[in-house]
Amino acid sequence: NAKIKVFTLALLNKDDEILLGLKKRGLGEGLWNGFGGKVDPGEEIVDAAVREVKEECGLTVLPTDMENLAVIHFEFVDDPVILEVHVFKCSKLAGVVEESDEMSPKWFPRDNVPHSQMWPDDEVWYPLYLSGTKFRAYFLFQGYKTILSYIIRDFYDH
Ligand SMILES: NNC(=O)c1cnc2ccc(F)cc2c1N
Repeated sequence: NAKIKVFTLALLNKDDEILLGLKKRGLGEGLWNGFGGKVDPGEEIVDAAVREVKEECGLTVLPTDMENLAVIHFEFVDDPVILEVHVFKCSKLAGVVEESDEMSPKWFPRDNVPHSQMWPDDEVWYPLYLSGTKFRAYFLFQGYKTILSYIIRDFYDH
């Protein structure tokens, strides 16, 4: 009896840099993440993405400037909850980056992100993100560090 929980993940770009946040607590603590979180009931996914970016790093993004790049399903062995993560790419940012109690934001060169301190799946799909290729993916995790298997395909193929 699988249950799907919908999350957002926004990767923010400026020139040839990407903004990542060091997670201070909770899921992914100590890892450099994109910005995102749960989608509230009745909330549009893109609006949740905008809200989470503002909450986690202080930047303002317009919903129309959030490019939906991917849908990734994460399953964890022995956990009935499947995470459906909608990945957004955004290059039009407003405001000033602020630290939050969740995240410490930092700009990285887009071709030199700290993969050893990021979720293991990022390394798999990050090249597609950089090339702006829309994709769907599925990852089966054992715990939070080990990928048992994955599928990745172009968003439009089947
Ligand atoms: N930048 N990547 C993320 O923020 C990220 C990547 N993979 C994940 C896999 C499972 C999960 F629960 C969260 C993430 C996640 N936040």
